[in-house]
Amino acid sequence: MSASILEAKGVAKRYGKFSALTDVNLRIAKNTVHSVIGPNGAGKTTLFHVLTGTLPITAGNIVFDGHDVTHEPDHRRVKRGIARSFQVTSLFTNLSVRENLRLAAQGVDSKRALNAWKPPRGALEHRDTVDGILERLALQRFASTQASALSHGQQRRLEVGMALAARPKAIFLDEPTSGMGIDDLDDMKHLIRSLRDDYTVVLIEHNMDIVMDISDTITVMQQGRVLVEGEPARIRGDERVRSAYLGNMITGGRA
Ligand SMILES: Nc1ncnc2c1ncn2[C@@H]1O[C@H](COP(=O)(O)OP(=O)(O)OP(=O)(O)O)[C@@H](O)[C@H]1O
Repeated sequence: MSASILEAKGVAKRYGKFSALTDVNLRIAKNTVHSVIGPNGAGKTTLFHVLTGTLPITAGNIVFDGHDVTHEPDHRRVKRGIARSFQVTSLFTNLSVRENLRLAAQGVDSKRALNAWKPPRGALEHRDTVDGILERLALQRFASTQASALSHGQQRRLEVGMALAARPKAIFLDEPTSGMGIDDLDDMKHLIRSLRDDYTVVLIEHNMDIVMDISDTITVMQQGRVLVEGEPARIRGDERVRSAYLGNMITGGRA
C-alpha cells in the first residue's frame, strides 16, 4: 500500500443539531487522484471545508503529511502544503494570466518574508514557478492576456494554476469542470491527470465520465457518511452506489 499524505479519522461536523458528517474515515495516498462523489447534500463540500481548515471540526482528527492539523487554521494548512482551487471570482480579471500567477506565488511568501530563518524566494524563482505552471496549464500563449479575456474553461484552468502557485503537496479541487463545454472538459481532464505526477489531487466532481476515467480511488458519500470506497471499476459495479444515485447515471454523464 502506498504512503498516505492525509489520514482523517472519525471526522464529524455538525451545523447546530444537524450532522453534516458522521464518523468519516479517509486515507488519501500520495500521488493519486482521489475523488469524493455522492448525491447532492451528501457532505462532500463540508468534508473539503473541514480537511482544508475552512471550517472547524466537531470531532475526529486529521493528519496531513505527518502533522496533526486537526485544529490548525487554513493558512497554517496552506503552509503545510494543502491548496484549494480558487473560484473564478477570485481571479484578478483586469490583470494578465502571468500577473495572476505571480501574485498567487508571492502571496504564499508574504508570511515567509516575516520569518528571518526562511528568506523570501527571489523574483527569478517566482518566474520559474510561473513558467512551469503556464506550461502545465497549456496557457503559455495567453501569458500576457488579461484574465477576463480567457474562455470559461481557460479561467477554470487558471484557478487550478493559482492553487499550484502555492507549491502545494495536495490540491483540493471542488467541481473544476462545472459549466464547461466538451473541449474544455478534455483539457481539464488532462490537466488533472498530469497533476498526479507531482501532487496529490482530491477532487469533488459530478461528471461521472471524468471521475471514472481519472480517479485512482473513489470515496462515495451519502448522508454525511462514507458509503463505499474503492477503484473506479469496483464503484461502478457497486449496487449500493447505484441505489444511492437512484440507479441512474453512474455509468456516464452527470450524477
Ligand atoms: N452552513 C450550513 N448550515 C447548516 N447546514 C448546512 C450548512 N452547509 C451545508 N449544510 C447542510 O449539510 C449537508 C451537506 O452539505 P454539503 O454542501 O457538504 O453537501 P455536498 O455533498 O457538497 O452537496 P452538493 O453536491 O449539492 O454540493 C446538506 O444537507 C446541507 O444542507
